[in-house]
Amino acid sequence: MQINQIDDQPVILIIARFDGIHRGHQQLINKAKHYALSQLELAVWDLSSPEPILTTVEDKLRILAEQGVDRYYDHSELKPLNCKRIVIEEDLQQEAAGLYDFHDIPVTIVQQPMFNHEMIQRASIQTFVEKGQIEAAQALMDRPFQTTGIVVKGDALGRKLGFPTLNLGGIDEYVKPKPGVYLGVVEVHKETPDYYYTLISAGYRPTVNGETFKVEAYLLNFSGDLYGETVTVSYLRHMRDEEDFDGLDVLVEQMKQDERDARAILGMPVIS
Ligand SMILES: Cc1cc2nc3c(=O)[nH]c(=O)nc-3n(C[C@H](O)[C@H](O)[C@H](O)COP(=O)(O)O)c2cc1C
Ligand SMILES: Nc1ncnc2c1ncn2[C@@H]1O[C@H](COP(=O)(O)OP(=O)(O)O)[C@@H](O)[C@H]1O
Repeated sequence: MQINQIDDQPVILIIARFDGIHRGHQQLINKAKHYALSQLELAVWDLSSPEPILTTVEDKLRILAEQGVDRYYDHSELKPLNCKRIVIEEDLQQEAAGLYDFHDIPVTIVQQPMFNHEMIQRASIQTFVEKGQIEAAQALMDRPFQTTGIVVKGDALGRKLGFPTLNLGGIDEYVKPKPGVYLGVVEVHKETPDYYYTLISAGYRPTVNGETFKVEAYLLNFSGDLYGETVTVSYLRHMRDEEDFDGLDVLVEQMKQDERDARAILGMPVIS
């Protein structure tokens, strides 16, 4: 993927706010592909500047590349490109025309698709994530809500409780899911990535008087050291809300129940 590359290469330029890459973006990319003759490259111009974010730039570039995009531009003001056609979301036309002169360039306007009678928008996806409706967010995006971070040290309590949990660092800029326990998948980044089913605890850990929002993952069927590794945590299913338990024993009993519930959902053998 070329980033902010200015040259003579003929391109089809897709203009949208690329955050929480969702079905609407896929629709734009698919439309653009109709026009993409062999010598044309697919470029996206990202007008998003939301905070907090659903997708980091690294995740965004990876997903867009997987979808066949060759070039990514993040300038608010774009320098002249050898642009053969513009493919743009209906409601961004005015804003984009104020930033880029596409006078003589043919424009394809794409209407945003609806889902369950509602417009597919990043704001709706954010609301679903914040309400813990992680499955609904996934339905709009056509992929799970996920956060990528680095495994950092926590309070070393997890191991003592019998539930070692990797702590995800560097995730402050992401939308925060509703505090609770989720079933998901952890991808450990490397040339051939490893994937594990996982229980995710996202929240403030009131039982141990936690203060800051943390995302921790207890991997099912794993033992080993993951400190310093880059991991992507994908949220698949909301299991329950976070609770303020009366002591660690009650918390541990509930964690055991969470693991039984997760294994039952996944059809995995129960470990006593
Ligand atoms: C499956 C699971 C469920 C959890 N549920 C709660 C909860 O409901 N309330 C809470 O305060 N902490 C909950 N936690 C977080 C624990 O308090 C936390 O993992 C423990 O304090 C260890 O922290 P450490 O990894 O920083 O050592 C949960 C953790 C896991 C893995
Ligand atoms: N099943 C597992 N799930 C998550 N982390 C594990 C697991 N087994 C071993 N680990 C390792 O243990 C660490 C978490 O241990 P924990 O006692 O919770 O300490 P801390 O919270 O201080 O990091 C993880 O960062 C990882 O390196």
